[in-house]
Amino acid sequence: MKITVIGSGYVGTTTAIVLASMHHQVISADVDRGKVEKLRRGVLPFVESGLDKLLCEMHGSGQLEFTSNIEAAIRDGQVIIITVGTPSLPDGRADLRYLQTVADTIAGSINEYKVIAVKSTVPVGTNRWLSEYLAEKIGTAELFDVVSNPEFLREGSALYDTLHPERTVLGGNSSRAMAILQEIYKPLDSGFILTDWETAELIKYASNAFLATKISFINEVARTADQVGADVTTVARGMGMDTRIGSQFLKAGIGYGGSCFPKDVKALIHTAKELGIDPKILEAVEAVNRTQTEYYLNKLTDVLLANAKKPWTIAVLGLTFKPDTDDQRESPAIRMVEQLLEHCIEIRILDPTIQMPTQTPWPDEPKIAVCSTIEETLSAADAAILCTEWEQFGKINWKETVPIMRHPILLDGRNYYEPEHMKAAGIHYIAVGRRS
Ligand SMILES: NC(=O)C1=CN([C@@H]2O[C@H](COP(=O)(O)OP(=O)(O)OC[C@H]3O[C@@H](n4cnc5c(N)ncnc54)[C@H](O)[C@@H]3O)[C@@H](O)[C@H]2O)C=CC1
Ligand SMILES: O=C(O)[C@H]1O[C@H](OP(=O)(O)OP(=O)(O)OC[C@H]2O[C@@H](n3ccc(=O)[nH]c3=O)[C@H](O)[C@@H]2O)[C@H](O)[C@@H](O)[C@@H]1O
Repeated sequence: MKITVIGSGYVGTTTAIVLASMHHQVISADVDRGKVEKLRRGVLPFVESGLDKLLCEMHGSGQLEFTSNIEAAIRDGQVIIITVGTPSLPDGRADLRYLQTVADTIAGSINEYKVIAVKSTVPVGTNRWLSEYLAEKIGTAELFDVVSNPEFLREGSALYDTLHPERTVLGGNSSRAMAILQEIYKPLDSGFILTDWETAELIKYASNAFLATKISFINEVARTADQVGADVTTVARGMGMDTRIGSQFLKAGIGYGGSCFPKDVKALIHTAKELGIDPKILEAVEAVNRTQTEYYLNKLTDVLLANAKKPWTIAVLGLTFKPDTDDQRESPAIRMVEQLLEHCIEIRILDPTIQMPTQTPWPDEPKIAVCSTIEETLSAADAAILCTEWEQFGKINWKETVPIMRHPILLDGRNYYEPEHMKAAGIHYIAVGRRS
């Protein structure tokens, strides 16, 4: 099958590489020429373990092509998979401008029947709109079928998730198009949910919103645990052993980030409100997440005010929104740094994906320093904050850091360490919902 994937970001590149490895003829098309050039050289434009190796294997196989000629790519593909971004607008709505551009390009280039699969996360009603819009612009609905095909991969395990999906959702009104997509995805051996556009779109938003709800729920429990001296990690374990609850997404911390949970919760709130529904739960999920960073930062500043003279030097361990990715979008670590800047003389950042200030949101901020070793980062620091649980931070010998730091204070924003080990190491340890 000849497949064109529009958008070579996290989702598009992963999809294109995996489909090529399944012996399809794949064109990955993106307007960003820099990205296309990198991919042509066999270099991933982002960090994603395992995918880089598969890209190299596919490179030169003749199965996978990268281009910035979107029109030609559309004409060549029998199946067009759209994976362009759908970021938040200031009012929380999903910004559909990239999808609109792709729709116009398809309308201007279509030459024969195509299945158009929308993998981008789009609000309820968008696939129906796309189908009607294309029919009007092209002058016929015979040349295409639109299928909602939401994506559920996680960054950091994108390849594994794509090869082992827990479900494949296809929503639409054409059994012909759905059958073509089912045939393509059949080797992945997941259960299929075949449904209409609106249900497929809502499955995606409801899934992300539910996972975000679990996180905000446990984060609110963590605040209670703090007050009563309970241990939220044991509470989560005790809850998670009940299979009706499940143990995943119950890790308390400084809040969820990333390019999806924050924007998708906001977009679903917006959709509900437009429909006259009061999205009480979703608004609470957002509010807990918004205040979680500040809540634990306040705990740290209370300890700092009692122990260290301002302005402080703070070490920030991890800037990405989670480990094993270089994605900083909506990272709670960034919110932490923004809130700390006015109180600090220096903020030192250590993250395995960052080598220079231009890779941070503060390329010209003299107070921001990018470090390359743990010693350099912690030297004479008034406190450290662990924002991202990168594996190498698990190997830090905290006992050895005590004489290096000006004040051996650590806010563990991911409950990555054991309180008793930290106490034994001589660290003033602040965790999320754990006695310390
Ligand atoms: N990142 C993730 O883990 C997941 C993302 N999603 C959803 O998938 C969509 C894409 O997300 P990402 O891959 O993270 O986005 P991204 O921002 O990494 O990539 C989007 C790509 O689309 C390209 N693009 C924009 N307009 C274009 C056009 N007219 N023609 C061709 N290319 C164009 C951009 O240059 C960019 O490279 C979003 O709707 C997101 O919510 C869904 C599941 C997982
Ligand atoms: O739509 C999307 O883009 C994707 O969003 C998430 O994937 P992702 O954002 O890559 O990462 P997650 O592993 O879900 O983590 C999101 C955030 O929640 C935080 N988190 C996660 C789990 C947890 O227990 N506690 C917690 O604070 C993480 O630190 C991170 O900041 C979903 O897990 C994917 O299924 C979905 O496809």
